[in-house]
Amino acid sequence: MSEILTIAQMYEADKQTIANGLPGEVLMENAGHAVVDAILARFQPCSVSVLCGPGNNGGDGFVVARLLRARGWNVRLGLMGEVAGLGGDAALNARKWTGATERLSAALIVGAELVVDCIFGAGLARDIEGDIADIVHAVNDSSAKVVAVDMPSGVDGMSGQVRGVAIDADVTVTFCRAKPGHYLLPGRALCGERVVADIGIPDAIVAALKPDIYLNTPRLWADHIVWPGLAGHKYHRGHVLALGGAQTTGAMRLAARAARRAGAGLLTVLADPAALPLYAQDMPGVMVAPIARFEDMMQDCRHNGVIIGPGAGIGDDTRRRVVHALHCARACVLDADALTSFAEDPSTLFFAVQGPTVMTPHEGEFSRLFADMDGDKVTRARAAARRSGAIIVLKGADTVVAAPDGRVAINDIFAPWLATAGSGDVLAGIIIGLLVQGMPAFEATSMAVWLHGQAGHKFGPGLIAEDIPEALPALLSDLWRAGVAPDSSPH
Ligand SMILES: NC(=O)C1=CN([C@@H]2O[C@H](COP(=O)(O)OP(=O)(O)OC[C@H]3O[C@@H](n4cnc5c(N)ncnc54)[C@H](OP(=O)(O)O)[C@@H]3O)[C@@H](O)[C@H]2O)[C@@H](O)CC1
Ligand SMILES: [K+]
Repeated sequence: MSEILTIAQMYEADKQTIANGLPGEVLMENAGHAVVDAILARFQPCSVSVLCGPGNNGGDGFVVARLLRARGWNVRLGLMGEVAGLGGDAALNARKWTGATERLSAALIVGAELVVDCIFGAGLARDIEGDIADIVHAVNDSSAKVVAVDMPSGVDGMSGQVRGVAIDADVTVTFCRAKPGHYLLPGRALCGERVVADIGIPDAIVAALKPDIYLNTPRLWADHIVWPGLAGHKYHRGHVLALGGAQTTGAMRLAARAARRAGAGLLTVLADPAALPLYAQDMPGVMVAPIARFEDMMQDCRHNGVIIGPGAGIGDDTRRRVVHALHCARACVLDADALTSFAEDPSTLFFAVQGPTVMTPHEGEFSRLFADMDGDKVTRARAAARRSGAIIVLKGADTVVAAPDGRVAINDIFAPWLATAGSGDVLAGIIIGLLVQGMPAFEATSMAVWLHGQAGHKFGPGLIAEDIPEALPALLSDLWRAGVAPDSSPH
């Protein structure tokens, strides 16, 4: 299950499931059971405090408290507000709770070994303040383990942002499908271990909602990988034109190596004649040509992909070459200087986009091109993709890939080692390497981001950008051997 549901889709799925005949009471009971199963799998019987808010997240808490107490656990429960103020299934489960209902306060944390956070879930509507903020601080300052129900209270389910303060959980149990806030930072870090539990919402109801946000896993793109065929030759695997810098040559050398490791059949570096020996000596497998030949070479449609940006320099030359490459409607990857060169006039860039185009800004480059966009990372990347007509890779520890048609992939990998010079150049290279082999742009870009993340994660401490292309053969072999591609049989 790699779909991610928005909060609105989740409410809709609940509503339709109930309309289909599965009562809300059963959904809440199933949710409580799922949380208890997660607790039983991780913790021994201990003193538990269940913190309940005024909505259905609190209702889940009453179920959890009842089920744990039935197993002989020592359970205290605190409620924000009055039992009389609860409605619907939460009120029903409050009536089934036979223990004391205390006032929600920091006193509940004293002596608790486990805290179950059911203050706010999907319905968090504003910043947490006052007494509730004090309780959140008390939980975070205590040594108790914390299991959050649906979302850690205070984490916005859509953006992953903290609304005032937020619970820092060890485990978060959510229902049916994950929400963006489980994967976007800082929400991802505050969730701790994430568990997605089935509570009886049919897959068909989820599918009918047409989710278009996905977790970036091979399931999203493996069927689209273009593996070389038995009778294939290098021209079938694409020919990249890499527009290298005159002075800063390292960036494009890294990108070129990555493109070739990702499977591009041929790669020609075009650069200032004085710099060409540097490229040629470093990489015997690439061809080199003077940058003045770029427009000529673009007339040959076998040159089916262009990467421009790493080390390119900011200014008119770069702008002109980018616009030319885009007008030729070849696969284009635009990074770094190729993006910053349009900071004063982004609409010229967007207007030129024709073929499969990928832009890979970090937050600084993004805000130069899309200065007026705000909101969470998914919203911004999606809006930028729509406006530009390009696939947008909004980089970071929670990289988001967005397509102009609205599809979004969120990366979920622990690879802080990737924050190193040249790492972004390598990513841009992997993307063009996959694009020229004929993979569709959204899938190729998502796969490249995944490979890059996996390379960083597996290599671990000590990683430098040069290591990333060298990690690709093993990762690609694993994908190929796993048979995730339909015709990947080596026989
Ligand atoms: N059938 C289903 O739907 C199922 C749902 N399930 C569960 O329901 C949860 C969603 O329930 P929910 O919609 O009641 O929202 P919830 O998170 O409990 O909070 C709403 C309450 O909090 C209040 N409030 C909000 N922010 C606040 C703030 N900063 N400071 C103070 N108050 C604030 C808000 O007040 P209001 O804005 O109305 O004034 C309202 O009273 C979902 O996460 C899952 O756990 C499962 O049981 C599976 C079946
Ligand atoms: K919660």
